Amino acid sequence: MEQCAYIGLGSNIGDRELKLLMAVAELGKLPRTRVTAVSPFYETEPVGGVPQDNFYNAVVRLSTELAPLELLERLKKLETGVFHRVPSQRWGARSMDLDILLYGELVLESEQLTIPHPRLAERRFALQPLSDIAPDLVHPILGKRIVELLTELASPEKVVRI
Ligand SMILES: Nc1nc2c(c(=O)[nH]1)N=C(CO)CN2
Repeated sequence: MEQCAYIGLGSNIGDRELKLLMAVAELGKLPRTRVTAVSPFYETEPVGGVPQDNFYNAVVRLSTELAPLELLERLKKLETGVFHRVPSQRWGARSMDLDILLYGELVLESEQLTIPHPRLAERRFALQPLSDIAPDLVHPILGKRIVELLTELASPEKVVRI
């Protein structure tokens, strides 16, 4: 069955805009998967306390028949195979980060994967692009719309649409 999944994209190494564009193209090549929406791109201040360059962030909506763990494996393969991501510090710089933010209404907590993404509601760099393409989507645990979560967000981190 086709499910609607939202993927968070982030890069702060190299040509960040080109990398986001490439990531959208690669997501569109995944088997049994279509890209059905792409958010605007944002330049965002790094979150997490590690001094590093600003990120570019975006969110892509997929319609996919891949199961959550299959999708996760595919995203990891893209991170390492296409974007040469290397293991790095937690919160540190990365060539490309591809995170499953939401997968239908699914709530999942396993060793490999937690859905919804556990820090989604705290991250302006994810909520802002998500609310551009899915403002009325309801967070399956918090029971609030994405646009409400964004409005309630206290963190001052700067995100600038490019
Ligand atoms: N603005 C921003 N900050 C981050 C990001 C990111 O994608 N955007 N990703 C991180 C590693 O998960 C750590 N900090």
